[in-house]
Amino acid sequence: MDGELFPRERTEIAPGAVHVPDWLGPRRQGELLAACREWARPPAGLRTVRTPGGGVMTARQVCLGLHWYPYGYARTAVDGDGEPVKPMPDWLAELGREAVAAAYGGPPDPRAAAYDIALVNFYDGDSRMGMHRDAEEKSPAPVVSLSLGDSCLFRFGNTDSRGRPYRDVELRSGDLFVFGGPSRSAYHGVPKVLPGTGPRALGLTGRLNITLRVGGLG
Ligand SMILES: O=C(O)CCC(=O)C(=O)O
Ligand SMILES: [Fe+2]
Repeated sequence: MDGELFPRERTEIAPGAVHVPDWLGPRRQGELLAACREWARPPAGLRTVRTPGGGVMTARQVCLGLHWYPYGYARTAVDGDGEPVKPMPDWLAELGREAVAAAYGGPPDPRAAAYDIALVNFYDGDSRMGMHRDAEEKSPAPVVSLSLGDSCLFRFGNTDSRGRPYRDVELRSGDLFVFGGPSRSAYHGVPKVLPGTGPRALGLTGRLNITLRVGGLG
């Protein structure tokens, strides 16, 4: 980022949990944002997610490949308009593979299962996401997270509880975060979005997060 006094460096936040700042350049961020805008459209577009306990998620969401809902996966937007979920594009699955290689080092593993699920979360200035685990997948493959637009505080915790110990990481537009191995089932969340911090040239008000997962769901 312009004006940075010290470059932000790749950091292992916990075993198997790696933050790679500025992984996506401005052009790829723009392309990903344009794709997100298409995916957000109906049918099976952006929706508000309600939890069984009566809660409402403040981040709105659209899914690709399989439709996540609290708490499972379906082939249709069962808690939305009921339409078939949009397919997971090959290029996005490939981006997931490249992201894992970038985070952990070394070339992509040709035997690794393909990323077949994407969740796109849209956060406005007041949105947040409570501490949770990504637990509806059967595959142990790492979760890949890409951020666009406004920065946020991302809280990465432990596998036992929603509480401490955790580490807070600022995720900015273009940043990659991968969590796998011993951190695959760690609690994590977004306590805060930092409005107005995104790159102006991207043209996004708010924050988008794209998480890529391998379902292993057959
Ligand atoms: O927005 C983020 O950075 C995290 C999203 C997330 O944890 C999820 O969709 O499961
Ligand atoms: Fe998550």
